[in-house]
Amino acid sequence: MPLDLDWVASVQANTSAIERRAASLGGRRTVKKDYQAAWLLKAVSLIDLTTLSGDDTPGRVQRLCAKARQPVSAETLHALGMDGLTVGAVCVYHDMVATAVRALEGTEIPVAAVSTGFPAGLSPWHLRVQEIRESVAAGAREIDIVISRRHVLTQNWQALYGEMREMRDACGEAHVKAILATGELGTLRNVARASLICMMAGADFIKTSTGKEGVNATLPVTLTMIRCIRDYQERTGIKVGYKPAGGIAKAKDALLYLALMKDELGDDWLYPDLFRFGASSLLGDIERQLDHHLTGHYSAANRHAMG
Ligand SMILES: O=C[C@H](O)COP(=O)(O)O
Repeated sequence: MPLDLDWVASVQANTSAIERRAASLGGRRTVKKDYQAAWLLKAVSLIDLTTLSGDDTPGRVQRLCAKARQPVSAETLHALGMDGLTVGAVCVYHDMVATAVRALEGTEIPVAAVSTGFPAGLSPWHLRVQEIRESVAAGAREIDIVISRRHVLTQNWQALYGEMREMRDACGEAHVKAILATGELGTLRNVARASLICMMAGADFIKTSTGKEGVNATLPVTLTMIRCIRDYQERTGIKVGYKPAGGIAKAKDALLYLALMKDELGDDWLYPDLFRFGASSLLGDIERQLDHHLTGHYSAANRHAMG
């Protein structure tokens, strides 16, 4: 849709109310026993299994893709009465896209590429756009772009909208997730306004963080962003997805996020087309909890290597 600056100007975020509500969530009762196992399996299906390290190698990415194909052992799945579970996507740097695409051949698991000069997004503009095109050409079906934080910090909404539109166009058929890097945006109101502008410019998902900021996904930021998604749907009829990313490493955190999505946005946001976890180590903790559910014992974390 066109940039609606009146709507942007009217956006508010009541920080103390949001923080109060977020603080009340941690103490909530959570699902137990078989219900918990079922929710954890759902969480697995929503993970963008991620490796974004300077020392990534084709071997690590291939191992990660093997994990993506079979995220939970066949024995565990069988014992829980399930089969055929995969993660939502594999998320890598551009240079690893071709390796990941090859390693996932024969599956429906998409490869997501962090393009546009991730994580700072400060490389020359034409190179950022070109990187998107090259990632798509290499087989990425999802592109995680980073916005220019300076456009938010200087309130240059037209520039933010313009860059998001151009990146959206460069993605073609690929889905685009807009990473806001919320830990660098200063205020929750800025988070809300950046969320809205990215949605107006065609983002399929809004995503909190690169995982490289000092503060990554948090509950106050999540409440702010998913309420923007709700407002956007109410005003336009368009459902935009949400991806919290960075620092989500524990099964209990995943359950909290899922409960929040269900409460605030409803069941549609519990499927991979509208919700993902960006996480490099969450899967290992979920496996340990599932093992515990079945055997009463926790396995060592090193039995659940990711890549
Ligand atoms: O988008 C994904 C994040 O980079 C993953 O962050 P994490 O390593 O803290 O799970």
